[in-house]
Amino acid sequence: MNHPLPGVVVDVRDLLLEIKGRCILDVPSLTVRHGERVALIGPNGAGKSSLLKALGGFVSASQGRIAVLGRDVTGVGSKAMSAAQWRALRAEIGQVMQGLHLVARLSALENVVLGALARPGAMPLWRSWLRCYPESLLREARQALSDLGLEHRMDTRADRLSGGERQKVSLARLRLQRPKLLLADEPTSALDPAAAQQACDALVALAADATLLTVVHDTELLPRLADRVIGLKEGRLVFDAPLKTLSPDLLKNLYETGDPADGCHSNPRTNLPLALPLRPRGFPASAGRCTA
Ligand SMILES: Nc1ncnc2c1ncn2[C@@H]1O[C@H](COP(=O)(O)OP(=O)(O)OP(=O)(O)O)[C@@H](O)[C@H]1O
Repeated sequence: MNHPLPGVVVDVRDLLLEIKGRCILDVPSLTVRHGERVALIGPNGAGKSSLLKALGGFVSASQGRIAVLGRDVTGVGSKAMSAAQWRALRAEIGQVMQGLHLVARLSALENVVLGALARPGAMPLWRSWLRCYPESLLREARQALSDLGLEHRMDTRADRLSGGERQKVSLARLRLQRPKLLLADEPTSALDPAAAQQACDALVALAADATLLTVVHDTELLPRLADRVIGLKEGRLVFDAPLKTLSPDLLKNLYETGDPADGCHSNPRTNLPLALPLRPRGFPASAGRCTA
């Protein structure tokens, strides 16, 4: 995109994302401005992770346009951006995704230091090959881990950490990366309640001079994480509201599972079957499914 709107970090127009013949996302318009803290909420299968993946340039849109930090990320692998441009963009996007992407054989501390590779000039690549890290970055990484209560696990290999500890390491790594946009997919899913609150505060602090989009399942964490909340259901935005206007009814409607018999419907724009929320427990897997 040649002329990004000033202050606009995410600009989505007429996005359709289809996977295996199903319409996973249908977003006519979504704009996120610099400094906003946005939570994506909705039932399982609503398309929250898919939206974050599309913004991160990890899945291609079938139609429409996605601009992130002024660059067109609509077509992954398309010629819109060179490999070098993708690398530069990804350095500006901090991701806490469900896979976490830690280097298994490296210690927690080293994984955090590697976040600095994304910052131009902070650490030459050869230092990571030789595992010879600048003392200033090691200090910063130790502090980031300590602030998340992981001072006793710094030297532990990533693959020997618990799920919650790995989640904290990936958050600490963002502090060394200093991204302009943070995309966090359930960043507290493996954390106990106290640690979840600590992680939310850490994320918001990281996003002080950035923009934050977080997938949130525990709606009690919303006040800590967001000032704007977007509800997604069956791949569509059902509301986009300031946190302070969120009502229990709005949340109830969002998470309510409709009558499965009504569930077999398609997107009126595309006629593709919609990705439906998970069936209630015990409901036959095939029931309510759509066929193309
Ligand atoms: N690689 C894939 N292949 C087929 N279907 C997929 C794929 N990835 C996602 N989907 C489908 O897309 C829909 C949206 O999935 P997504 O993971 O984005 O939902 P979500 O809102 O993040 O769910 P959850 O809260 O359970 O993590 C689901 O119906 C899912 O089955």
